[in-house]
Amino acid sequence: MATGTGSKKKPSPLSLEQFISITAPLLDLEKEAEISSSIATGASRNLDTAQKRGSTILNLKCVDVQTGLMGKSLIEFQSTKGDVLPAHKFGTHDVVVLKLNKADLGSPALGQGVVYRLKDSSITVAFDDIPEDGLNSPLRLEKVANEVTYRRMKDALIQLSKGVHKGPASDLIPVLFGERPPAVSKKDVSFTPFNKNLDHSQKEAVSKALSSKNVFLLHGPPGTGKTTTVVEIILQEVKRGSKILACAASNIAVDNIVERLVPHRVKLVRLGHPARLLPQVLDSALDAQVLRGDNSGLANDIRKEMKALNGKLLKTKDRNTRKDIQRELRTLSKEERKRQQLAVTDVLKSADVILTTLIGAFSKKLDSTSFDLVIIDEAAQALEIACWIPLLKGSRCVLAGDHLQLPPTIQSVEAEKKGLGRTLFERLAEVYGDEITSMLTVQYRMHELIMDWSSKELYNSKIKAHPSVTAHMLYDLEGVKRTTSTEPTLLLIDTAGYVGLYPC
Ligand SMILES: Nc1ncnc2c1ncn2[C@@H]1O[C@H](COP(=O)(O)OP(=O)(O)OP(=O)(O)O)[C@@H](O)[C@H]1O
Repeated sequence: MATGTGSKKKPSPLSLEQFISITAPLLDLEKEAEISSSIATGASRNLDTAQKRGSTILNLKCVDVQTGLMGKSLIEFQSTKGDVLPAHKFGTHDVVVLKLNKADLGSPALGQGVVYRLKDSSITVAFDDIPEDGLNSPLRLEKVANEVTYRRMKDALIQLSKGVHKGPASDLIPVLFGERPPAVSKKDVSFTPFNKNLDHSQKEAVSKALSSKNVFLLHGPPGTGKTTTVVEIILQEVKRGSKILACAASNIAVDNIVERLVPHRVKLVRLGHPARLLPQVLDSALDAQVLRGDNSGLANDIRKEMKALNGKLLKTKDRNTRKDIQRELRTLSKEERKRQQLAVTDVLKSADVILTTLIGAFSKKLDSTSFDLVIIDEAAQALEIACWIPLLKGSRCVLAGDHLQLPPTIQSVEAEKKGLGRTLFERLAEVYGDEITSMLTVQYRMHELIMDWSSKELYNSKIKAHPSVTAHMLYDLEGVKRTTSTEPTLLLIDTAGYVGLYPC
């Protein structure tokens, strides 16, 4: 077996119709599981129960309001008792609603935002606007089910089921559903690497990616430089003049690519809520670039003009003058919207690489943009239907991942059993194997002994440790002493018969 992907008997490919009919009900199951872990369910119709379940934090007070993250309002909350927050299941990037502490469960929210920062004793939420009232009263935050994600995946499924014969992905879809074989360029593709340190397997993978006409799988076992290789593929494609959509399931993986591209001065733009981006990539965010654009400056001037006119309107009693001002305000408001949209279009048009999460690729802002190449990192940890959101926008794709590591997390046990967690990467690796796949074979992270087990068990002993890590030890790190606990390379602890810390 060459790559851990190629030797099994090839299964018959899944058809588009089968994929749609299997996925639609499983997505519903997954959505139900997500909603039932949030507040609005029978099990937690009581606020104290909701707090115990971790989906609500009661008795909060607002302790700080700041403007940041390109105009968002960052509001910090602490417990009214001033101590650590109760145990909860809130995480950064979660969508939350703010309510008065005593308000009924179904009552309207004062505002909805995204968790920006979490500490033991405080939680900071980014709101689009400062909630108008209630900030001086005791408050609570509720975690809300992220239904948008499911709606977007469902919409992608609908898009896939109709009208796929015309869109940018019309030639890609038949290949990914086994109706047409994958094609590669007949000419050998040679390239001069931007990264002079690429090893032989990374170079081979880049070359194969550049030759692929519709799909390429970059199989990257742990620490073998999958993202390093993805970045090189992007740089080579930009050099060729391609417009690229680069995605991953998680924000952090997308930011990781942005960070590695920035030093190469690639024209790129990162789409996403500023509260979900790493501070070091904020400068590449769409909002930041829009603010710097000429059209945005014009829109700003128009807003100032509108403010002055609104002031005049308040003071004017004469009916005709009021009508004139209102007419002028309508015209200005239209112009302001147009300028804002143009500002966004300018940035997106001039970018060679647009980066966002899989779900973020659903953005209306990308509606009229198609891409020469869609690259998905961490593709073996993403639901197939989530991958289709960006894939529908391009004619070629590169999927990077490792289907031999953990699959995507599925909340619904039933949906998982019925195959929602089966990834596009795994499916294509089984159908096409080596024909479209390259495996990276040098790892840069682990001591050889740690690597050996997984290399033998999963990767047909193909992985080699780079000399820089083959024998590196914990105590080689600065400030780490050589002791009985830092000396062993690999320590196996038998936990059989133990529950928690104690024998059972
Ligand atoms: N050719 C190379 N020469 C030297 N170091 C490299 C090379 N390729 C990758 N590395 C280093 O190996 C580490 C892992 O690289 P990278 O993050 O690209 O791998 P990955 O496969 O995406 O990682 P993960 O296992 O987290 O998915 C990084 O520190 C990177 O700088």
